[in-house]
Amino acid sequence: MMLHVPDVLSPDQVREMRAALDATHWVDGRETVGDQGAQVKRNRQLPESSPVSRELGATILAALSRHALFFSAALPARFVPPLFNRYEGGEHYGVHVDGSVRAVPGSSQQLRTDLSCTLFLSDPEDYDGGELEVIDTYGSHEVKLPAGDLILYPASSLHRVHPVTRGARVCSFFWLQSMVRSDAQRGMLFELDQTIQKLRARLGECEETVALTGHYHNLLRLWAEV
Ligand SMILES: O=C(O)CCC(=O)C(=O)O
Ligand SMILES: [Fe+2]
Repeated sequence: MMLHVPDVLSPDQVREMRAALDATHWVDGRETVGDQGAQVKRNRQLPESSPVSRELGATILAALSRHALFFSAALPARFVPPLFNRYEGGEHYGVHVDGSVRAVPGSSQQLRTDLSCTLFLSDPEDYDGGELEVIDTYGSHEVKLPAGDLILYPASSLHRVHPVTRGARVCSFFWLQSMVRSDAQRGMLFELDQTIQKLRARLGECEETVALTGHYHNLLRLWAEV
């Protein structure tokens, strides 16, 4: 499932992040990727250990922990700390697949990458190109969102970032392990949860919404790994 998650960051938060990011030191993005990715990757990133990266990453994870739509869709168990990338002057990232297991820096932990996230920190008017193209069984989807919005997509998909031919595309990107490993099961839980919320808004809490909420939690209990 691919999902557009709006308003993860406020315009003020985006402005503050951009000021910090535009003033800091960037490195070649090939430093943080395996052999397959390195062959097709042309961009810049903040070093994983950079204090700016850690501080802004923590702000992003705090914002996501309060975002009900994101929680409902991702059912996150653990995150890789957010990273930051920048593409300009024709930079791009060719078709690749993200690694399935990633170390969590500064710990002995590893996590399974179930979902990938890109959080846009540049507005679409500020650059040309730079679409994130995600290729799945239904074809390919090109994504370019307002600053502050996030796209959630299965980490198993092939994807690429088109060349940026004007301006700069600045984003945060990261991976998470979900409590529910299967994309199909997670997608069904998301639809059920969203439908229960619509019913509750229309009817108020009633016997049926309570019964369906119980059904949702019993499925989550069956499928969640915590
Ligand atoms: O910048 C993006 O939207 C995605 C970046 C990406 O695919 C990666 O770094 O693996
Ligand atoms: Fe990727």
